[in-house]
Amino acid sequence: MSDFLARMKAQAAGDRKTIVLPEGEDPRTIEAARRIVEEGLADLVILHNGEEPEPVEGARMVDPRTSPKHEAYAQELRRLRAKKGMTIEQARELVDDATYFGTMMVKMGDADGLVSGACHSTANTLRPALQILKTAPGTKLVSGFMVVCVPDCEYGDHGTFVFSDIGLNEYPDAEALSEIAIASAASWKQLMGTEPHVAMLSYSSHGSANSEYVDKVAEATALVHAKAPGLLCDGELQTDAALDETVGALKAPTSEVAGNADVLVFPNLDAGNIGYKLVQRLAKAEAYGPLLQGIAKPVNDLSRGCSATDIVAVVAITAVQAQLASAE
Ligand SMILES: CC(C)(COP(=O)(O)OP(=O)(O)OC[C@H]1O[C@@H](n2cnc3c(N)ncnc32)[C@H](O)[C@@H]1OP(=O)(O)O)[C@@H](O)C(=O)NCCC(=O)NCCS
Ligand SMILES: CC(=O)OP(=O)(O)O
Repeated sequence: MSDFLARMKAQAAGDRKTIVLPEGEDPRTIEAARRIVEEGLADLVILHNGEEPEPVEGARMVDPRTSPKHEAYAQELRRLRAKKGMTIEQARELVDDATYFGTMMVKMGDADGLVSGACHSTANTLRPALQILKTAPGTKLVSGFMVVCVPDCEYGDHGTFVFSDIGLNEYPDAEALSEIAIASAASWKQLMGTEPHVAMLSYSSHGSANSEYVDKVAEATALVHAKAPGLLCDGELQTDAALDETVGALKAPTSEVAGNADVLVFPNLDAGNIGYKLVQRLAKAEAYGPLLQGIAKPVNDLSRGCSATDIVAVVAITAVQAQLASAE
């Protein structure tokens, strides 16, 4: 287990939060729930839409369709989405769905956070959160990051990185990319407690190639400098220049980030999603997320390729995010 995860688990156990898991039909979720209860990481509510799963001692099992909260959640959902033309009948039908019901639990303060995505696509997991919880104050864009912990690695912070956006925004323009970079830096600071070194990744380093794609990353970097002047952020940089001191000194000699990057901002979702999965599988790295940044309350996604161990980890991280949010 990485030092990062050990720290998250210890912190989660120190002040238990209530986390909702809407995928009671998924065996990995049930296995993870048993371990979470055993390790005392969170109080759990497990939702299911069909046959009741095997009970998990110490966790609450709820079928949204028969829950006494169903009507209140439907009424509130209709109120929240009235401008979008939602009727009470539509709201009742949506609240039958475990992901919508779980998101309403978080909205109404009946849970502190939600983790889902082991057997649902990212779009299905995140749409209710985007529609119901909305962005955090002062934020325009929600994006997704992965905490990646590479074993026996001298790069980043002893092999620990934030990769973003790996889950949500498909082809961000320069403005959106700058928001993703600033949010990723804040996520690093929140979870790691140290100053981030943000690399805006490209196939070019400091003008070694020319194209509209390179220009977009350079423009996003300039926007970050304008919006967050104290932040250590540089681009455009190739991944080898961002990570390795020798290559960084060669390709981007004036850069304060080259050779030291720990927050890797990818130019689009193709690159980010492919990149994290390569590192996770080929380097046998721990990869936790997609974790959401910029959302009003803690909701986090999983890859459908996750293990029970990954779910335990994301629940611990979600609980820590909930602690930090309640301390604000
Ligand atoms: C996340 C995603 C589902 C949202 O798209 P969508 O379902 O088409 O949603 P819409 O554009 O209709 O937006 C739904 C709501 O979310 C909001 N929203 C969408 N993306 C947002 C973002 N990045 N930040 C903040 N709000 C966002 C919209 O403003 C809208 O709010 P409203 O209904 O109150 O007006 C979409 O961006 C997506 O599919 N991304 C790729 C996910 C993926 O496949 N990832 C790969 C695996 S990790
Ligand atoms: C994050 C991600 O890629 O999710 P999935 O593997 O479920 O598509």
